[in-house]
Amino acid sequence: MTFRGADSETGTLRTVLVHRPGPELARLTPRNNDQLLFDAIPWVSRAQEEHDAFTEALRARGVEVLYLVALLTETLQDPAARHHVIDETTADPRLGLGLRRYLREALADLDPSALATVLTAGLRNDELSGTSTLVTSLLAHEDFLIDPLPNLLFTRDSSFWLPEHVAVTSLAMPARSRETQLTGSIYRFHPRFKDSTVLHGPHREHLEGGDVLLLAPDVIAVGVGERTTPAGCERFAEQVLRHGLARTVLAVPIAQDRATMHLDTIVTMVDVDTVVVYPTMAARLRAHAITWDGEDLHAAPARPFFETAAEAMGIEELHRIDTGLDPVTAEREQWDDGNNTLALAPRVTVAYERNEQTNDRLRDAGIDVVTIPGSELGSGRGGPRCMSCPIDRVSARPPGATTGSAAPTAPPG
Ligand SMILES: NC(=[NH2+])NCCC[C@H](N)C(=O)O
Repeated sequence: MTFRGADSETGTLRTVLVHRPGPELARLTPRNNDQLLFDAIPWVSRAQEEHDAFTEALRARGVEVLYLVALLTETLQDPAARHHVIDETTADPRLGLGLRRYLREALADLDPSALATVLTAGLRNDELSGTSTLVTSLLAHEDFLIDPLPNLLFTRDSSFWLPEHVAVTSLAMPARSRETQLTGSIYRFHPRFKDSTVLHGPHREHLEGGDVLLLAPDVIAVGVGERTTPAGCERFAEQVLRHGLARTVLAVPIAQDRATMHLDTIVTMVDVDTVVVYPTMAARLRAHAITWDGEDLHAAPARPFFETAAEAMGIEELHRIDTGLDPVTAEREQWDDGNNTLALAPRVTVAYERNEQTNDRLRDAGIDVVTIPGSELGSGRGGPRCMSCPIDRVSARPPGATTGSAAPTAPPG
């Protein structure tokens, strides 16, 4: 079975992939949290409660919620998948030969659920029993032999869907690079996904789902900054334009900063023609429109983002609702993912409850805001959009959009 995927940010959401935070969050300490990309040490059980409130809100609106660990455990029932994942996990050069040999066998003996736990929560040196190698004796007790993946919570980044295609990404930060071993294996081996057409891939130029906004069925914006490189954007643009999955890709340079690590920390869509955006950045956002002539990519010089986007989408105006009321509130609420909303349908969106001013503004503009708690979840710097990977959305196009000239397409390359 193949999934419909998504051709917009706001079409009615039918199926979503999430990750309920688990033991991997309990690995965070004040000494490793920076490297593991968390700004605080989350209270794990409260983070789980908050996540359950999030998924309840989704289910209450008819969304099918798929859990990454459940899919991974099912995937690991297939011996070929187990072999593949164990091979990739133990390829880490830090392990050395002896430990690698030992771990390959020890992991192969675990049942699918225990293996999924090690793959997500990692393995500390002092948790290893049954062997001692030169490497294990030289490493500190608390060193990880298999790194934990606390950022799996942000399922948006390690894979994302386009119409009938899924992109497995290539994550820029070392703390996250192993995530795509898991998502890649799910899409490759899980019976529900194994016929999916996969784009990009973990060993390619850096590209993260948080940077990719499906502005309209044939227009995709890609943030280029801390996580997605110019080269990642180029390969992705070529793939989607060639496959006819877009007519225009907009490359949008963003500051290489933690506060703006992905495009979706600055701007997300709440309706087919409306975004919520961080005003401090909005005026400065620019975009290069990239098109394909059947042989080559063409990138136009940078122009103001809002104008370029509206033109590519074939609408008069891309409407904007600003974060916060004043610059200080806007900066606080942007930091707390006030811009990082997940649309469940046009004009219905999920947001963290703490961003009161931004949520009021959205409501004033007629958006139905479904609020969820996020005090613990937010310590990883990600909101409802980052925590969701839409797998199936009803198609949605802005009213009155003109579709412009069709792009020439070529077979997958
Ligand atoms: N799409 C997003 N904005 N994702 C947020 C990811 C947050 C995560 N701690 C990281 O630094 O990678």
